[in-house]
Amino acid sequence: MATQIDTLVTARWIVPVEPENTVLEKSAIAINAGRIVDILPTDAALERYSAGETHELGDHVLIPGLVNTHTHAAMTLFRGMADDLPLMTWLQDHIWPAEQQWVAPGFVEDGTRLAIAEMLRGGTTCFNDMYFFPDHAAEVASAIGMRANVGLIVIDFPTPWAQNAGEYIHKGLEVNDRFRNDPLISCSFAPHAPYTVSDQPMRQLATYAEELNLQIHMHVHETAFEVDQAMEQHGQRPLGKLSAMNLLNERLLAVHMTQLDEAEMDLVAGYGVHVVHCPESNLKLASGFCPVDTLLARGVNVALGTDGAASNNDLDMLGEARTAAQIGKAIANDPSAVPAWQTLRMATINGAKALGLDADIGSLEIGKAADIVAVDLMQPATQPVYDPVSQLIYAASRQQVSDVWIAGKQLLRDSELTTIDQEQLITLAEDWRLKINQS
Ligand SMILES: CSC[C@H]1O[C@@H](n2cnc3c(O)ncnc32)[C@H](O)[C@@H]1O
Ligand SMILES: [Zn+2]
Repeated sequence: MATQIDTLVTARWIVPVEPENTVLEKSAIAINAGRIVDILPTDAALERYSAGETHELGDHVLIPGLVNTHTHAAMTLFRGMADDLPLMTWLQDHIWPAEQQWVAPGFVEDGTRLAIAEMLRGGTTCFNDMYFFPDHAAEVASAIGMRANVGLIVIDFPTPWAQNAGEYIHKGLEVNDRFRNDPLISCSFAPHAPYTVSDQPMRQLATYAEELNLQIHMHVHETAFEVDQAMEQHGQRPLGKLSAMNLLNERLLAVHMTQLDEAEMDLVAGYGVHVVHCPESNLKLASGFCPVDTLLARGVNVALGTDGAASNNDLDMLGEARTAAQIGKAIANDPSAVPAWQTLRMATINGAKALGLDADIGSLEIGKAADIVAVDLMQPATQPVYDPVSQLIYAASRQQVSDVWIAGKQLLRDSELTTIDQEQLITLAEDWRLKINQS
C-alpha cells in the first residue's frame, strides 16, 4: 500500500548539494510535515507514495533554497537613492541621514516585505539580516513563511531603534526571547563593524554569544580605508583587535573581508571564522576584492551575500553566485578557481553552516526541512544541458526560478507569489519613494 505524504515534487534533475558533486536524474522529493522524507527515482516514488499534491516539473532542476548570508532587507526602499559612491561617503552623507529620518517599524515592515518578495522570486529561502527593528523584520518574514536570521544590532550612535549600547543589547535580547520558538526565525548578534562599536559592548556580545549560543554577524575589513583608519587610531588592524577581544572563532560571520594579509588568512582559517563574500556590493562601492580562492584552499567556510539593495542594487543570489565565480577566477588569475559546484555550495550549505542551521537547511537530504527551489532550464538561455550546475551558475537568470517551498509550504507557484500581494507591494514601494523624494 502506498504511503501517504503531503507533497511529491518530481523533476528532470535534482542537485542535492550533499553529497558533493551529485546530480540525480528523473528523481523526486517526498515531503511530509515540512520535511524531506525521501529522495528517489520518480518511477519508484510514484509507486511508493500517495501525495496530497504532486508537482511534475519536467525540465527543471531542483536545488536547496539559496541562503543569502548578508542582507539589510528593508534597504530595498533606498534602492537607487545614492549610487556610484565610495562606502564612507555613501554611508555618512546619504544612508545614515536617510535612516535617521525614515527608519521606523512601518518602513522596516514594508521594506522587508519587498525584499522577501524579490528574494523568493530569485530562489532565496533564508536570509541573514542586519537592520533596525529586527522584531518587525522577523514578524514579516514569519507571516510570509520566509526563513530568516535577524541581527540583534549594535552601533555606537543613537538611532530610531535604540539610544545606546545598553539599550541595543537589551532590546536585542528581548527579540531573541520573543522568537525563540518560531521555527522560521533565528537570531544572531550583529555589531555593525569594528569602527562603529566600542570595545566594551563588543566584549559583552562575545560573552552573551557564548551563553546564548548565538552567532555574531559583523562587517569586517570591508575597505582599505577601514584598515588604515584603525592603524592610525589604534595602531592595530581591525582583525587584530577582534582577536584580542576573543571574537575570532566559529561564531563569527565576517562580512566582506576584502583586505586580508597572509597572516590574517591563516588566523581566520585557524579559528574557523566564517567569511561572507558580497562581490557585487564590493564591486559597486569599489571596496576591494575578497581572496575567495585562497580562503577556500585554506579550508575557510565562505558563504555568499548580496548586502543591501542600496549598495548592490539587487537581492539576486543566482546573479551574485555568477559574479562570485567570475571574479574569483579573475582574482586568482586561474579559470579553475571558484568552480560552479563550489559556488553553489557557497550559496547554499556554506551559508547554512555559517548560521549554524546546516542540520536543517542548505542541502536536500532526508530529514532536513523542505526548502526547495525549482529552476526551469527549458529556456533558450539554458539549453542544451550538459551539466545543470554549469547552467545554474553561468547561464540561468532568476526569472527562471519557477517554484519555491520553505518548510514544505509553497511560497512561489509557477512564478507567482502565494503569500504576498505583489501588486499592493509595488504600490507601497512607490508610496515610499514619493514620501522620501518630497522630503
Ligand atoms: C546597524 S543596522 C546596519 C547598518 O549597516 C549599514 N550598511 C549597509 N550596507 C553596509 C555596508 O556595506 N557596510 C557598512 N554598513 C552598511 C546600514 O545602512 C545600517 O546603517
Ligand atoms: Zn552590509
